[in-house]
Amino acid sequence: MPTETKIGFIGAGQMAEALARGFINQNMVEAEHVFCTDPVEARKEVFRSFGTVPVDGNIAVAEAAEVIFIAVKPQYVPVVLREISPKLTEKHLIVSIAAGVTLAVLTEAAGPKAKIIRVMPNTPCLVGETAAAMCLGHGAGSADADLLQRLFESVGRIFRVDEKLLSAVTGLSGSGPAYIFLVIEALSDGGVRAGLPRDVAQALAAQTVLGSAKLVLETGKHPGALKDMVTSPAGTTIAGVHELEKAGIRAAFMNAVTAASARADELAE
Ligand SMILES: NC(=O)C1=CN([C@@H]2O[C@H](COP(=O)(O)OP(=O)(O)OC[C@H]3O[C@@H](n4cnc5c(N)ncnc54)[C@H](OP(=O)(O)O)[C@@H]3O)[C@@H](O)[C@H]2O)C=CC1
Ligand SMILES: O=C(O)[C@@H]1CCC=N1
Repeated sequence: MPTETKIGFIGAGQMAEALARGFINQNMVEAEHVFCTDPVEARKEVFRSFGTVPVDGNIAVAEAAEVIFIAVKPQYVPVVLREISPKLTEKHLIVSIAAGVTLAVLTEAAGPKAKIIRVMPNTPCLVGETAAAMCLGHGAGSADADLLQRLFESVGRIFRVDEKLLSAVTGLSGSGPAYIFLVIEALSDGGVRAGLPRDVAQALAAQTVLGSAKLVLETGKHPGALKDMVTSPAGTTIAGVHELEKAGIRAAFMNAVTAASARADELAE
């Protein structure tokens, strides 16, 4: 059953759209109970096109909604919160999805009344497969955590973590879809290079990523053991794996997560 809680988005960009569409598609909230604002009129039109209610200005969102997602770029978050702070009451739950913006900064900017939670989602929430993490801040209690748990479990999975781990989450699963899209694009290119039509190559690449992820999650087996099941002695796979290892694929992915996490920490400063 959809929640009666009104949900607002300050910032109607890519991540806000993925969340709003995800919650609505999963029937967690009715579109007419979702409010948003954005300085870019075209973004409001996108939100209007799937039934949500664009309003004029950040304060209007605070007046219309109880759960307010702060979905602007990290550097604008304190400004937005200071602007809506006089309108915030004990009924408001502020959910910041901004990379790197700490609970301390959020609390200082929002003032003492509103409850605060940080979430780091990712864009696959649009198709019900997000990997998200959250940590509770000022005033937020188990009812607020339960509400977010319900919302995010409708669009994937959410983990509770200590705030100090949220930058690592950002570098891994927040940014991670982009890494995997590179992988899918590169695998498709490889398929095309080997003679496949583009559409078939892309579908095979994406389905291979999906199926492999499902095998990890559903068998609980170590990825190394699952890799060993594919690599026949002196076969094709080990020849491919050897090339990836020569190119430093593991270090490249580890470095990507480390660099993105470090960038989240920088945004916090
Ligand atoms: N994209 C992703 O996969 C993820 C993003 N995030 C976080 O989500 C937040 C938004 O990122 P993303 O969706 O990618 O960014 P976008 O640039 O797509 O969206 C941000 C939107 O907020 C608007 N905006 C700027 N200032 C204000 C303001 N004062 N009031 C209302 N709206 C404003 C922007 O307008 P304008 O363009 O004019 O500035 C823009 O349309 C970031 O903090 C990011 O860290 C978290 C997890 C994943
Ligand atoms: O690139 C970014 O900064 C945001 C945060 C995580 C994903 N996108």
